[in-house]
Amino acid sequence: MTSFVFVTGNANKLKEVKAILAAGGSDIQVTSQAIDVPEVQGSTQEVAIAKCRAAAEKLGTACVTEDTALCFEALDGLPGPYIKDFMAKIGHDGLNTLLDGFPTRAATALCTFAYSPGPSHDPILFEGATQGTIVAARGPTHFGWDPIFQPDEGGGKTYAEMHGSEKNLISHRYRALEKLRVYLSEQATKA
Ligand SMILES: O=P(O)(O)OP(=O)(O)OP(=O)(O)OC[C@H]1O[C@@H](n2cnc3c(O)ncnc32)[C@H](O)[C@@H]1O
Ligand SMILES: [Mg+2]
Repeated sequence: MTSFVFVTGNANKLKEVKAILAAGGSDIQVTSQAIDVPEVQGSTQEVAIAKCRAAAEKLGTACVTEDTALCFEALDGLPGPYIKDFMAKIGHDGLNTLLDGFPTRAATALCTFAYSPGPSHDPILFEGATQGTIVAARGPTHFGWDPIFQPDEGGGKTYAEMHGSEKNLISHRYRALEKLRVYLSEQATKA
């Protein structure tokens, strides 16, 4: 059996991670720690590496962190890793308005899990992406930008309009977590 400490302050992320692993029949045990670590500016990979490294130093043990970016094609990938601030300041309507006048509303939801084997080790990254379109908000507003992201594979529904189990079959988080799961299983077999 494998386990990991998931460093996140986001209860929705934790819930989805546990649901995705359970739906796949995985025996990986997840515990969570909501510690505050600085999130640097840079590419999604630089942000993910710095956050995981800082979390492992602070915890003094192996851990997993996760960063989610929402990348607009028309804006060359922005807001990307800065989506949390954009959401807080301009919200669903503002994110839609931002794209007015551009020829495309295409967007990529990008999830990056980072695994650190412990302090002073280089974190390893696992990325998952889902393509979609930015639309006027539809569906419940429980989780971030779910109401304005309509995945190409979602049958016309936004993430928010999907049942959790439906989102978790095609989501950026599912795709990245699947790579981490395979990696941890391989490590457990070697040990
Ligand atoms: O403690 P951490 O794990 O960092 O949690 P966070 O909420 O700060 O998360 P991020 O730094 O990765 O910022 C990503 C932003 O995107 C939102 N978000 C993340 N995953 C999402 C998803 O699957 N659907 C909708 N919004 C999501 C989240 O609420 C944040 O506003
Ligand atoms: Mg964060």
